[in-house]
Amino acid sequence: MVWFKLGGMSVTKPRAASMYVDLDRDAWRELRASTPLTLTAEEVEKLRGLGDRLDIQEVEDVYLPLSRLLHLQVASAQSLWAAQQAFLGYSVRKVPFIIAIAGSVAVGKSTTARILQALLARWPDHPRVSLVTTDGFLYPNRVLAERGIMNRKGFPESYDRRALVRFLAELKAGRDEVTAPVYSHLVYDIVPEEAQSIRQPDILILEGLNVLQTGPVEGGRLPQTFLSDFFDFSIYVDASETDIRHWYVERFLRLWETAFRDERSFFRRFSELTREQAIARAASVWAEINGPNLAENIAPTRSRARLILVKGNDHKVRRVRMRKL
Ligand SMILES: Nc1ncnc2c1ncn2[C@@H]1O[C@H](COP(=O)(O)OP(=O)(O)O)[C@@H](O)[C@H]1O
Ligand SMILES: CC(C)(COP(=O)(O)O)[C@@H](O)C(=O)NCCC(=O)O
Repeated sequence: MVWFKLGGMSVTKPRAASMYVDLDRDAWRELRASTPLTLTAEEVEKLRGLGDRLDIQEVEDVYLPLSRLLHLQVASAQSLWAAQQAFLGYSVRKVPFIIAIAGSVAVGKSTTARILQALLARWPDHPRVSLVTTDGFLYPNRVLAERGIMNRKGFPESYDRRALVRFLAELKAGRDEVTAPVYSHLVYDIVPEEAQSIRQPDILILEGLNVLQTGPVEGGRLPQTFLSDFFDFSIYVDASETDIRHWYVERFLRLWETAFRDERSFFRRFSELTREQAIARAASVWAEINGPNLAENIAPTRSRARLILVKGNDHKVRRVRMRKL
């Protein structure tokens, strides 16, 4: 596009500098560099346990280079932290490196988080990798119902953001043990008698749709502390909405065939549906809740991530965008 003319010469408008290096799959795979990154048979077996449809080639091509990049980040953060402690004259205590994983419902955040947990634990200098999902910080159904927001699960107002900030602050402060509440997808509610105990991990992966959100404006002000103040690295798992909706419906159908039949399931009544009715039901939950939440509250946080994994319709990562600024 011609921006202006100068002495008969047309000057085109420069594109705004992108904050990301954009790599296609092949270029990303090349970044495995000289380190031979191969998985042992035992590790392949362990990873297969994460999902029968998980492609080991995908792990080798995409997630191993990512684990190498994260390892570099953790190692540098650990030595920087030790240098700062020495500067202050403090003895070195461990502080967990926090990786946040964001993205839509059903885009594959949990699967990505579990793959990275397994791969990062292979490195000898950070073997303890804990995984927490922000689901545990949803308000219980009783509170959501009292506030009239049962159909807003996953929206910013459905999370106890302060409890989540407190959890991260305690973890970074080096507490021996920090606990997180537990959410059950089966019961579709917080399980009051359960808690997840986290004991001084080297790395904590925090996975959830809200991790890069700033929190609601209260009294005309943004909160003073954002979750991202505690993050050392962040990843956004991205895909087209059409594909994500399809994965959501597929997952719903798998649950309709299995877990919905469990008598503890919140969705037990859905097990009576025919297959067509189950598909229609999943499509309407998407259209009314998860789709709007993606558009209004999740996708706008994508540009805050340090790295974006862009998936194709088969869950395979097509591009990787990495922040350079
Ligand atoms: N890398 C992958 N390869 C194959 N299937 C995947 C992959 N990641 C996710 N899936 C499938 O997509 C669906 C949604 O993934 P999940 O990790 O549960 O998403 P989220 O935690 O974002 O809601 C699941 O059915 C899961 O098995
Ligand atoms: C609990 C959730 C908000 C979290 O989603 P996740 O990060 O596990 O994909 C979501 O699974 C959910 O329940 N959404 C409300 C609409 C629905 O039933 O899908």
